[in-house]
Amino acid sequence: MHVRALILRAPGINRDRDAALACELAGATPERIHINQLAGGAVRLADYGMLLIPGGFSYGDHLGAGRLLAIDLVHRLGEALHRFVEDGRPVIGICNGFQVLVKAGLLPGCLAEPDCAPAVTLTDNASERFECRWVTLEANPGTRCPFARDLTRPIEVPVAHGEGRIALRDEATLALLEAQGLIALRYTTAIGDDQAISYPANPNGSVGHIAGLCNAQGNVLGLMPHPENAVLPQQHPRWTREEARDEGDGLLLFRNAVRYAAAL
Ligand SMILES: NC(=O)CC[C@H](N)C(=O)O
Repeated sequence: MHVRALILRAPGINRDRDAALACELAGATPERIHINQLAGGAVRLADYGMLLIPGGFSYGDHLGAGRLLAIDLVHRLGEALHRFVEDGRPVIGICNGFQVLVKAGLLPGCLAEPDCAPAVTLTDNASERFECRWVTLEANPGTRCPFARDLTRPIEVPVAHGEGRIALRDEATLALLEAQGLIALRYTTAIGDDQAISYPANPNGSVGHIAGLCNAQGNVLGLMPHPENAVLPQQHPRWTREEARDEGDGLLLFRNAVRYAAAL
């Protein structure tokens, strides 16, 4: 089935065109849709095969990055969104979009706790600065997210964020995330570097070097890095100095997600 991808727009979201290009190169038909078009009923989420919440500075990062857009989404579109997720359709939140999914309680989800209190959050980088650099990511082989799991090699993608550090309520949460396969992606050292990982390979100080999480169903993925900005060979910082590539590494993730959505 052909995949229509809804790229969510909202005040302060600024990587929607990049996300649209990535979806298009991956074989989907992207449509950039403002949250008000969905809330007003002019467009229905249910008519799409996948949802992308792009990066940016939604609502100026007020009250914490992603917080206000999360509240807006839950209040105006909560039901449609929950149905979309329950249907198993892919939802990808990138950077600010990841922050939105976490603050909305969609990621990592309930962790099977009786009170379902959020045990995971994203907060200020350990460096206390905005981090804008290229990093290397690897999939957690035990993740429940099929489009992350199918990344069979480390990939190079950029990050650009101030609040990307994953913090957990306690150590038991890390064990739970691991045991339930909710850790999708991790920062790793540069390809060919066998040093132990630390800053800046882990750009924000995330516990367990976590770069991306998924839900228990595996169809909702959030990640801090920007795979949509690593889809063309020329986007790589060393593209003139290294052997020519056919495409950027980030495209793998989009292709996996589009293929998954097409098979539903
Ligand atoms: N590139 C982004 O999406 C940035 C997210 C958010 N505004 C932050 O600084 O953490």
